[in-house]
Amino acid sequence: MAEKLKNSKIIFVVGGPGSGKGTQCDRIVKQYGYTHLSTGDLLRAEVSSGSDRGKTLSAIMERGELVPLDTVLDMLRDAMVAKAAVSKGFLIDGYPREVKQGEEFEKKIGAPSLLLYVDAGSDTMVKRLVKRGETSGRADDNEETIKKRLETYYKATEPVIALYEGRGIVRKRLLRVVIGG
Ligand SMILES: Nc1nc2c(ncn2[C@@H]2O[C@H](COP(=O)(O)OP(=O)(O)OP(=O)(O)O)[C@@H](O)[C@H]2O)c(=O)[nH]1
Ligand SMILES: O=c1ccn([C@@H]2O[C@H](COP(=O)(O)OP(=O)(O)O)[C@@H](O)[C@H]2O)c(=O)[nH]1
Ligand SMILES: [Mg+2]
Repeated sequence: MAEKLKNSKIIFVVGGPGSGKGTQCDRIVKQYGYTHLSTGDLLRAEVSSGSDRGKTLSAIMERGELVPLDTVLDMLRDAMVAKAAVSKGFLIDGYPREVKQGEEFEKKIGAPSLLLYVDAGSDTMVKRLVKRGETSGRADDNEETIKKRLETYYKATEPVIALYEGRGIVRKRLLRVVIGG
């Protein structure tokens, strides 16, 4: 199955909760026409389907923890295969969340050519998410879960950036255009 993805260009987009990953991806899609896949959105679609698997996922997400990496990898691979024939490249938003996830992805799918690091301070991220929570309807946009998501990010996800920095493929996307807290 991953055969179809052999020649795909892959860009990982990593950053804390509310750092602006989705916003930056939308801009890149407009400019370069890449295929945007948000792992958080894929998981939320499974939750909305009302499946048993979705129920288990939603409990983990509401605690701000990470779901089992195989679950995300399977969903991501299916979504990528479905677009492989028409895609100019994949922007994978919110992935990998932990070093092991990146390693598994590379074994099963392929290596990224770039990791886009979207950076924002924790106070800014919290403020944005609390504000977004007024209208997003996301069960995890509340202060308690936001705190846990930040903890998970600093503990599990930040080491991912160091790993790919060692390979020289990290680019930092500064928030130049939409300015402010
Ligand atoms: N002021 C300001 N707000 C921004 C910027 N980028 C994103 N936001 C806002 O911050 C909030 C979070 O942005 P998203 O793009 O959803 O962030 P994300 O990293 O995808 O967040 P998660 O889905 O929680 O991972 C949204 O309400 C955006 O409108 C920015 O550069 N400046
Ligand atoms: O590879 C992934 C991607 C997402 N999540 C879960 O999905 C939630 C929402 O992810 P998203 O990227 O939408 O938002 P963020 O946590 O970056 O604010 C996270 O808190 C995790 O519980 C996960 O476990 N593994
Ligand atoms: Mg997002």
